[in-house]
Amino acid sequence: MRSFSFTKMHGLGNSYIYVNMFKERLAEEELSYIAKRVANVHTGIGSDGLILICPSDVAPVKMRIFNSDGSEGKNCGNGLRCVAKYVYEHGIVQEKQFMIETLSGLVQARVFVEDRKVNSVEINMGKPRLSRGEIPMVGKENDVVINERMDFAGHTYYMTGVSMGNPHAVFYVDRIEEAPVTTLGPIVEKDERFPEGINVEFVEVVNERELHFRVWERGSGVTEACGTGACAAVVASVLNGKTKRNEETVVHLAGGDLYITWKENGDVLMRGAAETICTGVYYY
Ligand SMILES: N[C@H](CCC[C@H](N)C(=O)O)C(=O)O
Repeated sequence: MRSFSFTKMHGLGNSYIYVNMFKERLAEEELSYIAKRVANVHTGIGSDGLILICPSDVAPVKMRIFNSDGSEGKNCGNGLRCVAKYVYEHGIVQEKQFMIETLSGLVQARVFVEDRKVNSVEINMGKPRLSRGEIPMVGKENDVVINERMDFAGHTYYMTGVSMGNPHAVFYVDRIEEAPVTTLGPIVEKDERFPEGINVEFVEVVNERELHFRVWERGSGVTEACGTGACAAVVASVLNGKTKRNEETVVHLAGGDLYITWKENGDVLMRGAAETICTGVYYY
C-alpha cells in the first residue's frame, strides 16, 4: 500500500488536493489516475482536482493542475493563490513577491501576511490571449472572438473567447440564477470547434465595476469558483464595453469575490483569498 502526504486548500470554494513534490514522489504515468481518485468525494478525499507543488528550473516553484476527470490543465488562478500561500508558509520562499512557473508560462505572486499567515494573494496573470489560434478554436487563427454569434444544440448564443493560458468561452446572461450552466456548459466544453475543449463562463453585468459569475469547468464541471475564468470574464467585459480597462472589477463567484484589473500594460491582476482546509495522508 503506497501513500503520500497532502494538504487540501481552496480558493473561494474551488478546492484541490495539493502535494508537495519537493518531498513526495508520484509516478508521472499515475498522475491522471491519482487526480481522479483523490477528487472523488465518496471513495477519495473530495476536491475539484489535484495540484502539484514542484521544483522548477526557472522559478522558486512550479504548479501543475489536474482536473477531477484526470486531464491536465495549463493554468489555475485559485490554485496559484493557494500555491503561493503554501510555499510562503512552508518556507519554500522567503520573499513576499516571487515567480511561479505554470504550463502556460511564468506568473508573479504577491502574498499579504498577518501573524505569519497568508490571508490574501495577488497574482499577476500576465496578458490574455485573444486570437482563435491562441484560445484555441477553429477559424482564421489571427481573428478575435468578441460577442460572436454561435449555435450550440440548435440555439443561438453570443460568445467571447479568451485564453488565460487555458481556454474560456464567456457568455452574458440577464440573470445569473438563470444561467444554463449545467445544460449549455457541457455542450460547449466538448464542442468540436474547441480542439482542446474549453471552460465555460456565464456573466451577469451588475454595473461597470461589478459582475456576477458562474462556471462550468473543462474537466471538472460546476465549481464554486474559477480564477482564470473570472479573469477571462473581466477581459471579455472590457472588450464588450461593459467594464473599464485599468479599473478594478469585483467578480461575485458562487464561492466568494475576486478583485480583478485588466491593466493598460496588458497584464491582468487577480486578488483574493486562499485557505488551508486540512492535511493528511492518502493511501492508494
Ligand atoms: N479552477 C481553475 C481553472 C482550472 C482550469 C481547468 N478546468 C482547465 O483549464 O482545464 C482556476 O481557478 O483558474
